[in-house]
Amino acid sequence: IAEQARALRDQLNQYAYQYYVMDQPTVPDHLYDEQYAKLVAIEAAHPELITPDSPTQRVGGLIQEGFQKVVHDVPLYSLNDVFNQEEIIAFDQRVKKALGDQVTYVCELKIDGLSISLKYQEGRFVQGATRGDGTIGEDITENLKTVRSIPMTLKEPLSIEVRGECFMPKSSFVKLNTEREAAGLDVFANPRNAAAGSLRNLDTSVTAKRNLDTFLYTLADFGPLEVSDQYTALAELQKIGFHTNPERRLCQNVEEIWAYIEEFHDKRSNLPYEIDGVVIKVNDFSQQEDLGFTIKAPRWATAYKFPP
Ligand SMILES: COc1nc2nc(N)nc(N)c2nc1C
Repeated sequence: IAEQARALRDQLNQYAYQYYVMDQPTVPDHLYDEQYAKLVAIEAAHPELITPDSPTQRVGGLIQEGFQKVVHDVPLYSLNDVFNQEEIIAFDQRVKKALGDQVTYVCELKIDGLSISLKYQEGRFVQGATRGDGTIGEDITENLKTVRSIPMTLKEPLSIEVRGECFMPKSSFVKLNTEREAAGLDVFANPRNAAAGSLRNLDTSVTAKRNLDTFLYTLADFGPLEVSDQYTALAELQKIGFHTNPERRLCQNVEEIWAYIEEFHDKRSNLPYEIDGVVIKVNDFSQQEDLGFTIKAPRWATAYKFPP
């Protein structure tokens, strides 16, 4: 029976990886539901077989008194913003003045959500925290366990720390506000506020019902991973179990960066999540190290913000 539970757990977690991380559902919902019901029945009869990474634990139910503070081993820095093409040209010139002309950039969408940091030990999710002031955040581990796209176990037994964004898809935001309005409750102003309110809720069963999602984009502590650039790091993050944003693109120069910005300025209203800009990064990690940081932000990245 323990073998049956483990087999069902692994199968259901693989379905979830395909659905939430690879955005490629492999089984119809009813088949997932049937196997899920079998696991619920086994765990009800044999609670000692319940494991932290069982899909049945995603529904939350813990009521917390408050959130502990977490000191980030690696501070979560912020980005310098730019607002037009001239400033991007200036960014590119500063970078090339320091590194020479052989620089490739990677462009990523800037998701309008909540920054989170996730820690894993030997492949197991051990702690999740908000950005806070960049040095001290709030421990929201229990809430993050209910976010389906956050893996409880990685595909490899890695001890790493990753950073990214937790957000509420537009469709979930509309559904939630419709329900709240019908219930005479205050509505959320925007998906970012809804995500923040859902994640930092002391009742994790509330978080579990809010259909939050994630896009991870930074390896803060690589552990044993040998990755030399950002574009490869994003592929690696996906391979080991994290949801990454598929719209990333390598750009050789300002023209390609600006083309990406214009493309997603036009596509913005049709994306299933809100974005407030584009993040441009020097792709190569050794070049990032050469450029380093100012007091608060990397010299090797900038955030282009769309006009309001
Ligand atoms: C390198 O540091 C960062 N990278 C980022 N990348 C994306 N896609 N979105 C962000 N919001 C973001 N924020 C920071 C501080």
